[in-house]
Amino acid sequence: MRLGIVKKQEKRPSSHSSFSSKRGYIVNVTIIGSGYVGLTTAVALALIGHRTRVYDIDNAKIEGLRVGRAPFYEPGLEEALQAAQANLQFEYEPSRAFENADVVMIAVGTPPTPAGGANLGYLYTALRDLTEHNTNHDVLVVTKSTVPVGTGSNVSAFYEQATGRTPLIASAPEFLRQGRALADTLYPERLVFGTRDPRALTLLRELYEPIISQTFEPPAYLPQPQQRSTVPAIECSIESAELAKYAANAFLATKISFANEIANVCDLVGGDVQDVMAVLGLDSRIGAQFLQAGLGYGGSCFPKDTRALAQLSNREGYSFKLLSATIEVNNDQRFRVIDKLERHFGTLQGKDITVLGLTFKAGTDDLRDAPSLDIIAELVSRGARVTAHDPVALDAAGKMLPAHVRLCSEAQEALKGADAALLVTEWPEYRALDWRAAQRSMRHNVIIDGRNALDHHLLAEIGFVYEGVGRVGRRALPAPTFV
Ligand SMILES: NC(=O)c1ccc[n+]([C@@H]2O[C@H](COP(=O)([O-])OP(=O)(O)OC[C@H]3O[C@@H](n4cnc5c(N)ncnc54)[C@H](O)[C@@H]3O)[C@@H](O)[C@H]2O)c1
Ligand SMILES: O=c1ccn([C@@H]2O[C@H](COP(=O)(O)OP(=O)(O)O[C@H]3O[C@H](CO)[C@@H](O)[C@H](O)[C@H]3O)[C@@H](O)[C@H]2O)c(=O)[nH]1
Repeated sequence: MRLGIVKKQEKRPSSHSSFSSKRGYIVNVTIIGSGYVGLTTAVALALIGHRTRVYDIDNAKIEGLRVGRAPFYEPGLEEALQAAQANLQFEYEPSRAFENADVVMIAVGTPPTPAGGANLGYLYTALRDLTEHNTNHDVLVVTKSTVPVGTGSNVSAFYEQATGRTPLIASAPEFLRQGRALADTLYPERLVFGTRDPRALTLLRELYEPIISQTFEPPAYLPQPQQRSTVPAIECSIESAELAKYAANAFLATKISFANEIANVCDLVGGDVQDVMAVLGLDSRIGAQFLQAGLGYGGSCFPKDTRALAQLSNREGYSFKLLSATIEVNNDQRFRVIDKLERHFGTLQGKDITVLGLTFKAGTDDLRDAPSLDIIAELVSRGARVTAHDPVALDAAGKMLPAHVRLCSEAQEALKGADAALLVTEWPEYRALDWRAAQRSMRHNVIIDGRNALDHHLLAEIGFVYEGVGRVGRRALPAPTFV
């Protein structure tokens, strides 16, 4: 099967008369929310042949999407929008959003509340739109947003109260990473179908069939799949699916905080955390991913979801100690690079510091919970003059950073006259930078590599004073005593 040109059997009848369907039907899907998850899911489903409509309350986003403009930076997305356009529609009128839909997927944001829980306000507004405007036929309602355990049954109760009918409900949490969103959606490691209703399971299996069987041609503009085998789809209760999403993010966050704690020990006793983690990573029981030490995790998911799981556990009277420690380590980690910087100069008062990278990781323009924002605020509060560079997020950052932070569109230019460079995001172009030229133009030659992403041998050879995170340990142990 070729993506975008999918031969299918006859179109599924859009009446809700039966949820039993045959393989190969085209499903009519409406996705609520055109953010990372909503839009990526929509494009992927359209690429594999389903008729997909994206509904968002943000008119400007929808108008942009209608002319092929992606609302955020994501590799391959514009090409995919183009390739899938015959199967894609964009809508901001709720009265038209759910026409003929067999499946409605909710992919709106669930941002943190001040107490750390998940704000479900967008989700219930979306449900209200669905129940008010979709009065003549029932649909399968699938929650893709990350939501606390119990939300599925509340969604069911809400729907029943609003329509007088018992809905079909499922939870299908999303595991995509920004920067690899489409590839993760088309070649996932697993799918989760949280529902015990056989009709809902049939429809979900039908919807995801090409992905489960991997029977389509990988688009050339995306990273190619490592290997293509059948994708396991785990069928479980709605509650298990909801909890699995939080558990996965909490576990990955814990791996990162563990690596950061080992790095902090390396800084004290000697040792290179990259080598230590390489040893751990080759143990298949541990696995090599998410052991990259640095200045900790940010983004719209790990910080919010770890707090939400901790809050959920606390609410039920259980103190999730391991998760609390993961969060505490992460909160401290981003400031450790500033302490390192300060140790080089005694004080940061009046020092010119160039921050390289602002997004929460490379490959995205997202600044949500980006460590750079806290780091720059702290540098400023310690009296430093800050210049910042980022290859994709300068405009957005300009609206979020203190006015006196100088933004520079060229990394080399940003380093001119700096006392020190602080690498915050591991954009590949920083490793490839002409560091000899940078060294000539900087006032002092200190580099703090917050992501262990630079070639420290080369930098030392050029004459930089380089410090990573747990990378070049200081021996701080007391002298041995021999008895
Ligand atoms: N961003 C990720 O990488 C990622 C990955 C997996 C899961 N998630 C989860 O998926 C959910 C969505 O995250 P996101 O990053 O895609 O969100 P986002 O904030 O990027 O986008 C949400 C979109 O929903 C729209 N919206 C809000 N209320 C609406 C309504 N009532 N009707 C229609 N549209 C509405 C907004 O205008 C916005 O365009 C969250 O629960 C998040 O935790 C995110
Ligand atoms: O070894 C590592 C790996 C990641 N990070 C940091 O962790 C954060 C999150 O990175 P990543 O997981 O790649 O980004 P997200 O796009 O936020 O994806 C996470 O959050 C999504 C939203 O829930 C999930 O769907 C994904 O599976 C999960 O990986 C970033 O700040 C990274 O710099 C590290 O510090 N060390």
